[in-house]
Amino acid sequence: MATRVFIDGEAGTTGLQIRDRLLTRDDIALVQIDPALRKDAGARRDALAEADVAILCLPDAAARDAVALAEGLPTRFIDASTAHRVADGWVYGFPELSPATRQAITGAQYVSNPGCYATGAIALIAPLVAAGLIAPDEALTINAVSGYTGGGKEMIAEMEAEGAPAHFAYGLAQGHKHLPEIMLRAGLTRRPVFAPAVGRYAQGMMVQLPLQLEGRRLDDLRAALAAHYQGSRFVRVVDPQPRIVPTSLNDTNLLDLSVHGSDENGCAVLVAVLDNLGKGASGAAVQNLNLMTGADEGAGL
Ligand SMILES: NC(=O)C1=CN([C@@H]2O[C@H](COP(=O)(O)OP(=O)(O)OC[C@H]3O[C@@H](n4cnc5c(N)ncnc54)[C@H](OP(=O)(O)O)[C@@H]3O)[C@@H](O)[C@H]2O)C=CC1
Ligand SMILES: CC(=O)N[C@@H](CCC(=O)OP(=O)(O)O)C(=O)O
Repeated sequence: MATRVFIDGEAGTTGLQIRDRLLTRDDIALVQIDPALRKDAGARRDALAEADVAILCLPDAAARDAVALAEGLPTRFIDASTAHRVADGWVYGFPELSPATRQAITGAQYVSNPGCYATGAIALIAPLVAAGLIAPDEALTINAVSGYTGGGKEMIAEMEAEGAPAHFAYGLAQGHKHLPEIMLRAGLTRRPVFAPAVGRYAQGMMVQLPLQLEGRRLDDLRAALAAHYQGSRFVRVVDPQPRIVPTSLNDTNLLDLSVHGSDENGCAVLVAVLDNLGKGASGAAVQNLNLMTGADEGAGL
């Protein structure tokens, strides 16, 4: 029997992309809600009750409401919002983090999808902390740029309007919502400095981690990442390139990691590239759905 999936927030940026990835699958049946009733608690409760799996593509408060609406039901959840990424009782939906994480996703009732920037940052930092190549209290800086779809419908309208800026930095007050999950999931005890930016292009993301090498060697960093992601279907450790383009993995569920720099000069920059709507959101949600339902992990991706 097909798995019944309700995408709560289906009309939004993330929801629409998930729908596109599931529409043609015969192992999935989408639970539909009258668009006029998409914010009606009763209609949403009925849809949540009918679904085997609900994928929440909502603002944080609405995501919390959806979970409360389904209290007592066996419905399984994948939450794309920030609401549950460091919450007890929720599995962090980054299967490449560890075999135990992948296993936990498979059987979980509550899975929280990682943040888009967090996906790139954690992918670079977590294996290096585990390998002893980054100390948990090392002073780290993370720089990043995202396409404007990362800000949802509101930012899309703003950045597609005449006179929008070509590029802007934001979140510099160091309160970005992805920092708690980056620290917890990468095993950091010291808060990194995080400097995100948005470019006037729709989708695609680059996350950079500059490092003073202080005795570490580029090959050791590269080898630790390669060992961690060996056999991974979606996370690749790739050779350094003279130019890195954040849109290069658009419409894929891939995440490319590369190590750049100079042993001689003692400086490195580690780079992650992903589609903020792919491995950063909708692709990751579908990958988690596949793991939760026993489908091929790459189905629809
Ligand atoms: N965009 C991205 O790159 C990523 C987004 N996310 C997360 O996914 C979630 C959705 O983001 P995104 O798709 O970008 O946002 P959008 O603003 O594009 O879409 C949000 C959708 O939720 C609907 N909605 C709002 N409140 C309610 C409610 N109370 N009940 C039902 N539906 C409601 C909106 O309705 P309406 O159509 O009326 O506005 C809209 O369709 C967020 O939590 C975000 O953090 C995660 C990773 C990346
Ligand atoms: C460009 C932009 O505004 N990006 C968002 C992050 C993306 C998002 O809201 O969703 P996730 O937290 O699930 O990744 C922000 O910085 O708040």
